[in-house]
Amino acid sequence: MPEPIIRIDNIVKRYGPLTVLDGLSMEVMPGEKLALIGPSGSGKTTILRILMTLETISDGFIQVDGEQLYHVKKNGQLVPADERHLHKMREKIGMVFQHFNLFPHKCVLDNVTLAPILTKGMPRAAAEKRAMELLDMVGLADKAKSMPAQLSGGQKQRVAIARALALSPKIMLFDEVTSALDPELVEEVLNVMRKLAAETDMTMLLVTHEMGFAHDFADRVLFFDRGKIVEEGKPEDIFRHPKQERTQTFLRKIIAAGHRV
Ligand SMILES: Nc1ncnc2c1ncn2[C@@H]1O[C@H](COP(=O)(O)OP(=O)(O)OP(=O)(O)O)[C@@H](O)[C@H]1O
Repeated sequence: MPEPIIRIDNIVKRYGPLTVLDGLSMEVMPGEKLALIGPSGSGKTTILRILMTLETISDGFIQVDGEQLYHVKKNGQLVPADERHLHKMREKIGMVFQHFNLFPHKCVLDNVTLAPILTKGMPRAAAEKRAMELLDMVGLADKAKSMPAQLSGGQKQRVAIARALALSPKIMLFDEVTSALDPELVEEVLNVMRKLAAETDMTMLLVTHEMGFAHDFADRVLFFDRGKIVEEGKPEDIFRHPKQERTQTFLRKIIAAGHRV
């Protein structure tokens, strides 16, 4: 039996007096495709940001790929990790955000090569070769010399996916990556994610309000409410036969709003 690639153990996240995650535990197996769904403010994005070390935790432990994320062992004791450790751990994880966050003054190719060259010291020629493969994979090889402002939202998001893949992460995090897109551009981004899910063995965690996509994409769906996992299971179970009342109410509202689940 393989070990989980992510093990979240009783974590707490507070912002001042507000407790956003309250003793949350979950495990993710290598290669698993996970969808995190639930009402606004339930803590889904916070989990991804914590895994990406963009936020710290107030309490608890997180293990990624066999190592503690926020702690290191010193004299047999777990102590807070230093920046070097966090940096090393961060390279295992890629993240794609709702608002692309491309570097506006760099062309598409430079957006994708920047991190491998700067943080991994990869030679430019090798970084560009890899970047062109990734741009080809997301269907944008012909846009390598374009500037972000010349691209549609869907194209920008596909560049952001290629950029996140450039450091060859084991884990990819997708935070509502289609929420800022015009409806007609959503599908081109979802198609890239379908392809990634089908053709790679990467572990993928997806926060989404696209229930139809979550249904098709995920091996397992976690329903969050108020900083806790209320229900989890296979997509067909969660979406067709939700057991918990809060899940049922949430899905009813989504269907009433005209979304496919
Ligand atoms: N930097 C911050 N400072 C204070 N509160 C924050 C901060 N970031 C998030 N929060 C609060 O934490 C809670 C959880 O936010 P989070 O973004 O994780 O929810 P979510 O489930 O992803 O919601 P959505 O679906 O709307 O993105 C919210 O109440 C939010 O207002």
